[in-house]
Amino acid sequence: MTQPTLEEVRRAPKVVLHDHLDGGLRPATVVELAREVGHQLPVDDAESLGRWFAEAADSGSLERYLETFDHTVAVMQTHDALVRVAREFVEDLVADGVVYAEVRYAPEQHVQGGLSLDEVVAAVQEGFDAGVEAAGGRIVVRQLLTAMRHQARSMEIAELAVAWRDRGVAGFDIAGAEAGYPPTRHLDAFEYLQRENSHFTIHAGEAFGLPSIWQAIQWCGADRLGHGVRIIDDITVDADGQVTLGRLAAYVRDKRIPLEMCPSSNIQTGAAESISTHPIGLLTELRFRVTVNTDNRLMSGTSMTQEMALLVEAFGYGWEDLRWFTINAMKSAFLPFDERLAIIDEVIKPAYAKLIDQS
Ligand SMILES: O=c1[nH]cnc2c1ncn2[C@H]1C[C@H](O)[C@@H](CO)O1
Ligand SMILES: [Zn+2]
Repeated sequence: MTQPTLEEVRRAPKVVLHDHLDGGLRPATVVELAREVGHQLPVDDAESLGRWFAEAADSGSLERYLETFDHTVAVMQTHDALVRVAREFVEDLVADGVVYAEVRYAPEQHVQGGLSLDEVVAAVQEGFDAGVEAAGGRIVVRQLLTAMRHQARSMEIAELAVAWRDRGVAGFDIAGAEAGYPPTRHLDAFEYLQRENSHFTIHAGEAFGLPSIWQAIQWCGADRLGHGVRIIDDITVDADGQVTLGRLAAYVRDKRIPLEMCPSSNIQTGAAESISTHPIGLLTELRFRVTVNTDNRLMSGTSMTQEMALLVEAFGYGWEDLRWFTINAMKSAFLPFDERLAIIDEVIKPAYAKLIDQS
């Protein structure tokens, strides 16, 4: 049984549930758009800018990591810029072999040029539709609308997500600095979404630990956890390898609560030390509902192919493992059950069966 190579992983169907629109622009596009609107970038050519993002984001702190988004958000303030960024985003996902994607961003951060929240969502949808059409249906893409946890617009954004639920928006999220901004600050928005039978995920357990995860699940009712990596703090492994789950970790595993894990991003923000020591290894062994994601392809200089390949290298994963991550993700998508099943049965399983057969 040979290990999957980078090129083989690129061709395999992949699913991404946690990928930020404003964290996945092409460096060349940032340079062009910045020139158009007169935004000053730290460096002017695309290649150096790509390196600048990766280096600046590699700060060991979520707060400093987030500062790099000033330069992407600044160039995403007009209808045309949002359409372009959204279309290119889909093109890049298709080239990466992604067959289903949930792409998130915070509409409230894109109104500085005078667009309304509704116009922001419409522009992003226009770009996604163009990208999907150009790909000839090789990918399905949905929006997740994020509210910034340090701001106070979550109810408005939750209402926006419900208003757009049948036009390309599959759910809601909160993001931004975690420490000091617990999910319960936005409880009214989460309770509203539950009453509306809507779906949401919460960034939790990344820069802050178990209390954040506990609140996200037990107070707010999150369907999934963005990162959730600190759930490892509720798991003990003793000297003879005996594993004990605390009550919260057991609950997360028993209820099959999906973990949107983003290995490279976690290393940059200091949530994990290295790929080979990343909790994803143990959580996978323990059969938590683990999914693999990119978080921010620009800031981490990564792709779904690369995240998978890094895990193959660090943990010796084979096709069965990559198929498991991919089916886990598809099962956890905020898409109707029949549509999830169709992608699993008609796209993912046949492709991995072939790959497993050939290896
Ligand atoms: O990993 C993250 N944790 C918390 N917030 C994040 C992360 N990645 C991106 N963000 C923020 C910065 C973006 O401007 C915002 C919306 O996509 O979400
Ligand atoms: Zn994120």
